[in-house]
Amino acid sequence: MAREIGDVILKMEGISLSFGGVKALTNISFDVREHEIRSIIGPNGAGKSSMLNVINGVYHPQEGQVTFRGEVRRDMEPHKAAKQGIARTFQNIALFKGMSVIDNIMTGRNLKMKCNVFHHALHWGKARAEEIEHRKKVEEVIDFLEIQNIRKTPVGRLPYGLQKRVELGRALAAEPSMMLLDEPMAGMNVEEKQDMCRFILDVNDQFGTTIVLIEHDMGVVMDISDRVVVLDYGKKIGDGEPDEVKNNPDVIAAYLGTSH
Ligand SMILES: Nc1ncnc2c1ncn2[C@@H]1O[C@H](COP(=O)(O)OP(=O)(O)OP(=O)(O)O)[C@@H](O)[C@H]1O
Repeated sequence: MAREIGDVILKMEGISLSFGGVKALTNISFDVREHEIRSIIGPNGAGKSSMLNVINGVYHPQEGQVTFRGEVRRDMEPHKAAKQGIARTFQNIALFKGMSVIDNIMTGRNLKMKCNVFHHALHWGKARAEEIEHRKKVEEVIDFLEIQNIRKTPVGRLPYGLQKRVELGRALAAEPSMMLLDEPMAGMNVEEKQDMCRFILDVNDQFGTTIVLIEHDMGVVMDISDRVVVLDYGKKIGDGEPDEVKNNPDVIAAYLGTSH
């Protein structure tokens, strides 16, 4: 399928966020188009994770406006963002370590489950049909991520790279229209990084999922992103296509002397 970048679906305007005296974000504006891979980069403490947390309603900025699919979002909370089709992975893996891969990925279906325990008691057939449908979707995700051989393994026993892949699976199970990925390749070796890159590109290409990505590995970012926004000390210092950003003197200066 030829992936076609669509209209702007997420607009961040004049976002400022402080924690007491610490200004995490200062007057930041950027947008995200449907189906694109949009990366947020910047040195440590630049405000990248804070920005993802504003997008999915974990943090509420003191100033600025967030518009998603044409609607200004007020009082956003993470569960509301999830209901609107925004899924998220975390910098530190947030999985149930004692649970199997398949059960962890199943938790990604929670929002889609209509039948609760009372439904189960009263409408056994309906609940059963729903369960089968959820299981089917989870199996599709497992096939897609090529993790059939570890489906029953407790997540805590898996190597780090695979745990990250399972976390991506849990986000995918929610069938999101937008995924926020916080350093999905951190701590991975070269081969694991290549795999993760391929999966991100495939998700984007095959499901049309819009991806907002935080990543420290410059090579990866420049390779897979359609557009990149650069933060430094909570301020935006660059925004554009990879080539444009790479040649931006402010970006070069911010990265000189840093390891990423
Ligand atoms: N919950 C919080 N309470 C207080 N300060 C915070 C909080 N979250 C972030 N900050 C501060 O906001 C600034 C930006 O942090 P943030 O984690 O967003 O940066 P980052 O670019 O994601 O960094 P890294 O690359 O190290 O993950 C930092 O100075 C950080 O200490």
